[in-house]
Amino acid sequence: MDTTLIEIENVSVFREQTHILRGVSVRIPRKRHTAVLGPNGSGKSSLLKLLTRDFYPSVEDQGHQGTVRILGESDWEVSRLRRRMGIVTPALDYEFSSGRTGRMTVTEAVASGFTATRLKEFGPSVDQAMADAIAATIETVKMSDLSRRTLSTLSTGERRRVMIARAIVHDPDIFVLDEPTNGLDMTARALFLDILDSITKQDAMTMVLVTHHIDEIPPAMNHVILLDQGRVTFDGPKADGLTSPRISSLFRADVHVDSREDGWYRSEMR
Ligand SMILES: Nc1ncnc2c1ncn2[C@@H]1O[C@H](COP(=O)(O)OP(=O)(O)OP(=O)(O)O)[C@@H](O)[C@H]1O
Repeated sequence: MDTTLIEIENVSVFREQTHILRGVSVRIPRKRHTAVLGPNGSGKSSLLKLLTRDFYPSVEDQGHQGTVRILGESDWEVSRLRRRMGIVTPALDYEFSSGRTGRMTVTEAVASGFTATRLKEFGPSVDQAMADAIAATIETVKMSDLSRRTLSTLSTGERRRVMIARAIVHDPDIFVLDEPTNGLDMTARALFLDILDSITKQDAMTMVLVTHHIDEIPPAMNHVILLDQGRVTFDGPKADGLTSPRISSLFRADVHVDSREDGWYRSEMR
């Protein structure tokens, strides 16, 4: 079986005179949980958008166009691809916070993960196996007590956990998260990271996490990609990437990076 999940080859992305990504090449095999780390504006979200097909490789001056291959294919139809993926992004989180989508219950919202749809009337008809998976996933994110509540009545932390459940209920091959702890208080963030940690220990899916917080990279996530001004400056094992000199240079600050005994990392400005 081909284990290559994601192959990005020499891809550049331009938008409105801005060079967002420059000659990016990245290969992520199955089960290699990967953190994408970089300062504001370095191109992290844009890299994820290449995976979700919100962005496509730009054609460069000489006519070169890079390729994005997922599960060996480069010409995915978006809705078919989304069923193989779980996605947690600020845009999705916002969409599920109000309006008609916000009136879905926790259970309905999680069910919509099976079809990657946004509204319950376009959601799946739920058989017993799906109902069991929905209940188990809601339990995983510790939302069972609130499963009948509508999304618009949840706190940001609670809704973010529902978004995780929606993203993983259908056992996707790839689980991508963009800055998932934004807006969470200390307690909500700790619970959220605990849940992410337990998901990285499951074998089925491969997680790609975009963050600018070193201390949010779960212990089982052993690989990092560092992005700086649209270029990959490091792609390799976490222990080699998360060093004080590399992180200081990436964030243009004097940063001390430590790994703790429990496998989490910590960073501190000196
Ligand atoms: N649709 C777009 N049109 C024009 N410029 C864009 C677009 N999307 C992103 N950019 C620019 O590309 C650069 C990288 O943006 P991106 O959101 O990928 O960075 P990021 O590393 O995720 O940043 P942050 O950590 O602040 O979320 C930024 O300068 C941004 O303004």
